[in-house]
Amino acid sequence: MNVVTGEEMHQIDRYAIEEIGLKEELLMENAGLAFVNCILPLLEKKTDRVAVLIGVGNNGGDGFVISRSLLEKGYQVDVWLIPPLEKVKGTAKYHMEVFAKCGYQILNFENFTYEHFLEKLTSCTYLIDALLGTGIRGSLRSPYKEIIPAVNKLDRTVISVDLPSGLPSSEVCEVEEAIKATYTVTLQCPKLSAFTYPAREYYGELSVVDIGIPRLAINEISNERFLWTEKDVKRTLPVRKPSSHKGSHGKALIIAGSKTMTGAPVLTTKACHRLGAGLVTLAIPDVAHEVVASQIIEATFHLCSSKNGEINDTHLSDKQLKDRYDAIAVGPGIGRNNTGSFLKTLLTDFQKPIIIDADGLYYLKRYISTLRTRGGATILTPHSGEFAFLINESIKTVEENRFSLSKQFAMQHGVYLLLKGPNTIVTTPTGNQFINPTGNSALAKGGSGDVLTGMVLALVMQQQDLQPAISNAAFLHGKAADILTSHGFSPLSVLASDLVEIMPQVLDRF
Ligand SMILES: NC(=O)C1=CN([C@@H]2O[C@H](COP(=O)(O)OP(=O)(O)OC[C@H]3O[C@@H](n4cnc5c(N)ncnc54)[C@H](O)[C@@H]3O)[C@@H](O)[C@H]2O)[C@@H](O)CC1
Ligand SMILES: [K+]
Repeated sequence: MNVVTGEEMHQIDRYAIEEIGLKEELLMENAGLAFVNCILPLLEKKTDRVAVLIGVGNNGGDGFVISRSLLEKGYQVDVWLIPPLEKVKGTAKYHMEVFAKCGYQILNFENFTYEHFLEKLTSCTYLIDALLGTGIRGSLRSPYKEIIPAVNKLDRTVISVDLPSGLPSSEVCEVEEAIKATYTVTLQCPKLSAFTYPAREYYGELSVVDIGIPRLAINEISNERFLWTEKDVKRTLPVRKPSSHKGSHGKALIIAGSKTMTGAPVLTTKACHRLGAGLVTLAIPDVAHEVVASQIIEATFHLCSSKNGEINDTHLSDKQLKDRYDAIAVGPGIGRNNTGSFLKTLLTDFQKPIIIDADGLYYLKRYISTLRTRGGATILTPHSGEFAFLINESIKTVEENRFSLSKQFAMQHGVYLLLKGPNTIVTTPTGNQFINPTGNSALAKGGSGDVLTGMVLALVMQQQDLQPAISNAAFLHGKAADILTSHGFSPLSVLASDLVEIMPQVLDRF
């Protein structure tokens, strides 16, 4: 599913109308009807009053179709037009006239005192927000500037059309004032702000409805940002052949752990096994072997020499790097006290996929110029702090520009970048971006990243195409957290090891 900015959505609409010949009136009719179909299960009783708040643009035009459709179905609807009648133009005006010709009444905000308007809204159970859509520019102006915070104070169920009024639809972090929706029904394509924070928090529960814009129009304008959905996972997750053997599912090497960080290698290794890796070798510093080995029975071990309790030299021969492993993950719990020069050797000598996480990313900064010339694919899995360190920016800057900065970095260095966070983004070396919809705050905990690294490693070895492998790992990782929190676990108490334990049930759903 394509994710677009408001500007891209306007161009898509234009393409559908001007190049394909669909009428804007028809698209607006489709939008209003699709919206109503989507919200009907939410409206409990026909006696509950609904107020539809209609703004000056086409979002308001949708509001007229919605109002007409609800009235035709027998709902009690107050239809509030906020701008003066004569300000409504074009297709919105057409649908306003159709609405009026059906014999329905429009309440004009202009003709009421502000107190009376609010009083009437208070008598409604549901408020439908068709004030502003993707056409908003700059800070809110009157009367929206006053109406929007007042609506938020009413504490009603608010359902926004396309996006909560006042929100930008692009990658913008700051929100001055916007409707705090309970639900948002987005038209045709999710808008980018639905995956940036704090904007996401204004959307409430998000649904997407098809309004009949042809795929061609969407792909012609914006074909680089997608939501990775459950359907995509089901379509792309590898299926094990009955005739397969352990060698068919990949021979993984995990380079992880140190004397003081013995949990990370355990989590990464177990997660890698749980996602179907055929064989896993864990390379750890000799000083950590005894503790780690006592917790893992499925892997084999490769001992590295240590200094300061951390890996100093992996002692992996050229031949081992050339022939023995199908992919490597390096970084969880390796510490930062040595030179990390072994990472440079891996990057130049290993010609297959390498996943770099955690402290591996710390060392990577020293050798970042080697990425462009690597023989195999490189997959980096930073959180905002690690990414900020890699690109010499503040965490705030990263969080405000997650999409643009990841794209820039992935294309510049020719890597797959999995930027963790709410709505993890996977960016390919060509700059395509895939947004992960699963996961919750339970994942904001030490160890959950180590689990993800093991999952990415396992799937990368079992799928030809790397992007689906990486996106599937992020999806299943988030899904594990979602299943736990919907089955009695508080987000506070989910452990990284719980994610590994529940993986059989997660996979069972796919
Ligand atoms: N064009 C199309 O083909 C379709 C558009 N649709 C709807 O149309 C919407 C976009 O329509 P528009 O482009 O008319 O945009 P809006 O409905 O967001 O309205 C924009 C208008 O609001 C006013 N405005 C802008 N910024 C403001 C601010 N900061 N404070 C106060 N007023 C402000 C201006 O008068 C501007 O012209 C979408 O969100 C969607 O709901 C749907 O009907 C489906 C089809
Ligand atoms: K809206």
